[in-house]
Amino acid sequence: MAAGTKPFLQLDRVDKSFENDGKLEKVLQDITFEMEKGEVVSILGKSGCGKSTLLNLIGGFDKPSSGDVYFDGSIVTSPSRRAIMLFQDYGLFPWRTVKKNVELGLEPDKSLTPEARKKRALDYIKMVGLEESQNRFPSQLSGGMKQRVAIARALAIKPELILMDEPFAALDTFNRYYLQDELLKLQDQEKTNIVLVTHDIDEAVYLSDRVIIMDSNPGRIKKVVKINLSKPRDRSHGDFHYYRKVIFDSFRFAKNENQPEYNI
Ligand SMILES: Nc1ncnc2c1ncn2[C@@H]1O[C@H](COP(=O)(O)OP(=O)(O)OP(=O)(O)O)[C@@H](O)[C@H]1O
Repeated sequence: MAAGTKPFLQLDRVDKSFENDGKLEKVLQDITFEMEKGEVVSILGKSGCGKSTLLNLIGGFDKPSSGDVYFDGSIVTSPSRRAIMLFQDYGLFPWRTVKKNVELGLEPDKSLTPEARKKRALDYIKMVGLEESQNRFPSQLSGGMKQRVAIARALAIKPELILMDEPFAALDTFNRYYLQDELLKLQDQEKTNIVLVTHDIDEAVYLSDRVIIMDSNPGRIKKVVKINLSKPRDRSHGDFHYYRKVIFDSFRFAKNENQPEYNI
């Protein structure tokens, strides 16, 4: 980074504690990292290590107990349309159709005419392959389809930073691979920053410039792995497997040990 340039995103010695059953539980400890403009970073770690809490702090949905989060040089104190969170539970309105759910995210943007809003929404609905379902309500969609609507709604806003909490978890392998590629294309076009929480090591290596591996109790950064491979990446290439192994090894479940299930 050039001298004097502020990082796009910066976490400076962030701690977070919650009170549970009358006791203060430290969930995140001394989280410090920076992101440059246009980077994709994945966060990997065991269940409960504080990944979603970390996303909430970055998105301004919660405040650190100590330390600060800076977005584009300013301390984050509340959510902003420049940094959009893609929630695990999709966050769709049941009384709105697919089309209207995607348009909803664009309504606060007064620079868009109603026609431009409709067109932008439809472009992203097409991108996630739901053109034929645009007039359906969420209750008429599968889990994977709902997830695609949520992805379309977030991307249509064209935010500078997208925070994703396991965005592809409910999708079958082919839809997941397809949407991962679409996401990378858009990310490259718009130079959008992405922070992605995932349990899927393959996904982290495929999408990320860096992978942050977390330890638990309290959640803290154990290791940061820089993925030095050009995109789009080849999942079958030896270099890809090398990075998978580096990450596997850091979780200490390399082959011959009890290997938990993971997605490939
Ligand atoms: N609002 C809250 N109040 C109290 N405790 C909380 C709150 N939010 C999270 N926690 C606790 O913080 C810890 C980390 O939770 P978090 O959801 O961030 O983990 P995670 O790594 O995202 O887990 P998973 O992979 O299972 O989604 C858990 O012990 C959880 O119970």
